[in-house]
Amino acid sequence: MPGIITIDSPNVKYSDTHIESQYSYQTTAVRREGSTITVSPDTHEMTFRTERTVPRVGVMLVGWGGNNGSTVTAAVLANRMGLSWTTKTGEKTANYFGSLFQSSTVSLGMAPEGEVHVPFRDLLPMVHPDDIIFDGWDISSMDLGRAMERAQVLDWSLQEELRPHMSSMKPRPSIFIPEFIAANQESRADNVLSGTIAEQVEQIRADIRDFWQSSGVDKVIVLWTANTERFCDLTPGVNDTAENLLATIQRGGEVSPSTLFAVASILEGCAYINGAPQNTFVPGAVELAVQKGVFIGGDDFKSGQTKIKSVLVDFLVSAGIKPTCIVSYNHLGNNDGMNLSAPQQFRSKEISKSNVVDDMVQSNPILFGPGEKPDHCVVIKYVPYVGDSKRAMDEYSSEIMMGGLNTIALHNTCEDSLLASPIILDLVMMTELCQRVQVRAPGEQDFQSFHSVLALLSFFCKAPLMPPGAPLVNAFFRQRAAIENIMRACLGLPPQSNMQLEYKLQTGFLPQLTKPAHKVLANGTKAAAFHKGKALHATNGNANEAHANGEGWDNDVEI
Ligand SMILES: NC(=O)c1ccc[n+]([C@@H]2O[C@H](COP(=O)([O-])OP(=O)(O)OC[C@H]3O[C@@H](n4cnc5c(N)ncnc54)[C@H](O)[C@@H]3O)[C@@H](O)[C@H]2O)c1
Ligand SMILES: O=P([O-])([O-])O[C@@H]1[C@@H](O)[C@H](O)[C@@H](O)[C@H](O)[C@@H]1O
Repeated sequence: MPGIITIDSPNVKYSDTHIESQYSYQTTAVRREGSTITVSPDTHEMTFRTERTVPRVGVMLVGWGGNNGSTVTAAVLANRMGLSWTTKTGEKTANYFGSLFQSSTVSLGMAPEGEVHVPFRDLLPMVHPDDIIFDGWDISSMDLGRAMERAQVLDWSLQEELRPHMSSMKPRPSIFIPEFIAANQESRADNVLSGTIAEQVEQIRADIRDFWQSSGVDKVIVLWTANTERFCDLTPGVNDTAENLLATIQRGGEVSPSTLFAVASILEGCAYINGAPQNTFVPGAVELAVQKGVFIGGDDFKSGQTKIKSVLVDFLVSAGIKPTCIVSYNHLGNNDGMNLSAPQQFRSKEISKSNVVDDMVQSNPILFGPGEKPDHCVVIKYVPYVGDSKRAMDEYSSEIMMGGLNTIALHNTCEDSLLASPIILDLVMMTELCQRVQVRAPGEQDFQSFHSVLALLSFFCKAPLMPPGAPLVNAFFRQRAAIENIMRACLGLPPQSNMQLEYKLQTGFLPQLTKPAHKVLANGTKAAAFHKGKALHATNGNANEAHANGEGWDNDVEI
C-alpha cells in the first residue's frame, strides 16, 4: 500500500524544500437576471507552494485530563509503541481508524492494473500522529494514567500497558471561571490558576513557551477539548474588536476561559482549534488572529450523530427526497454528558447540532420553499450508567413521491471519545499542513497563506467557523472533496471529477499508460471496455476477459 507519489508534469517542480505547482483553477461566474441564468466559466492561473519538511509538532490540549484528552494521548502512545492487547473477543492492535488522513484513501487515477487508491496522508508530506508530543491543562489535577482510568474508554489490559507511560503526564493548572460550565464540574476543579484574568493569560502564554522550549518541538498547536461552555455575550466595546478584547482582559471583564486560551495562543503564534460548541471566537478574537496571521478553527468536533446527519440529509436532498422531520436523541454517561445536563451548556450543543442541515436544505428550492426547513429536534440526556458509550437514536421522516412517507430509524452505540480522538488528530494534521502551504493568487506577485479562519477544518466540525462572506458547507462529501482537491492542487492535479469519460464512450480511450494494456483498434463494433476492474475485450467476435498478469496487461490482445 505505501508508495511515494511523484507527479510527472511540467507544472510541478520539486526542490529540496518545496513542492511548487502551477494550477489552473476553474470556476464559474453565475448571473441571474429574472428567469435567465447566465453561467460564465472562468480559469484562474495560480501557484501553490508546499514546504516539504514536516516539523516536530507539539499539541497542547485544554481539558487534557478529560475523556477525549486522555484517550487521544493513549491512542498515540499505543500506536507509537505498536501495542497489542488481549480482550474477551481476541487480540486487538493499535490503529487510527476514524482518521480521514490515516485510515481513508483517495483515488489517483487509472493504472494498467486498475484504479489506484492511496492513503489520504500520502498525498502531501503530513505530520504523523505517532510523532505528536502532547501537553496541556486541566482544572482537574489527575495525572493522565488515572484520567485514562477515570474515562473508562480503553480496555483494561491496554490501560495497564500504557499507565507507566501516562502517569508522569500531569495537566498544568488552568483558567477556571465557574459560571461558564455546569456547577456539577466544580468538584473536579482542584488545579486552577489564581490572579486576574490578565495574569492568567500571561501564565498560559508562559506555559506554551515552556512546553515549546522543553519539548524541543518546532511548533505548537493548541486545541480546546475541555467542557462545553455557555455562550458568551457579544458586546460592543468588550469583545467586538481585538483592541477592545485585549482591553477587557486587562480590565477584567467577561471573557470565557476558551477565549482567554485563544488569545494566549494567538499571541504566542500558535494555531487554536475549538473542539466544543461555545462561541469562543468572538469578533475580537477573530480580528486578533487575522492581525497576527495565526490559524483558528472550529467549532465542535463532528464525531458521530451529527456526522451521519451531514451524510444522510445530503443523500436525501440530493436524491430529491424531502426530509420533513429529524429527531436526534442521545444519552451518554460521561463527564461531557454530565456537563451538558445543565441548560446553558446543553444550549450551546443544541445550536451546533441543529444548524448542520441548513446548507443542504437551502440547496433545493424544489423541495423546500423560502425559509422552509424540516422539523429538527435535538435531545441529549445524561445517564451515568452508560459512561462514554453514547447511545444515539435518530428518526428521519421524509416525503416521497405521490404523498408517500419514508421513515429511517438509526441506532448508534459507540465510545464517544474513540470517535473524537481521530478527529483531534486530523484537525492537528490539517492545520499543520496548511501552515506549510502558500498560494499565489491570480495576478499577484506575492504568496499568501490561507485565511486565518481555516475553513478547511469545517469537515471535522459541526458548526464550522468560516471567513467573512464564505459560504457555509456542512455536506460531508462536499467538505471532504474540498480537502482532497486542494491537496491535489498542491500537486498540480485536477479536481477529482469522477467523470471517467474514458470508459463511457463508444470508442474507449485509455489514459497514457506506462505499459500499453492493449491496442484499442475499435472499429465501431468493437471497443475496449472495463468491467469490475478487468478489461473485457471483444476479440474474434467473442467477448473474453483479459486478466491483468503479474507485470501488467496482456499485450497481445487486439480488437
Ligand atoms: N465525541 C465526543 O467526545 C465529542 C464530540 C464533539 C464535541 N465534544 C466536546 O469535547 C469536549 C470534551 O469532551 P470529553 O468527552 O473529553 O469531556 P470530559 O468532560 O471528559 O473532558 C473535559 C475536560 O475538561 C476539563 N476542563 C473543564 N474546564 C476546563 C478549563 N477551563 N480548563 C482546562 N480544563 C477544563 C475537565 O476537567 C475535563 O477533564 C466537550 O466540550 C464535548 O462537548 C466531544
Ligand atoms: O455525535 P455528535 O452529534 O457529532 O456529537 C456528540 C453529541 O451527540 C453528544 O450528545 C455530545 O455529548 C458530544 O459532545 C458530541 O457533541
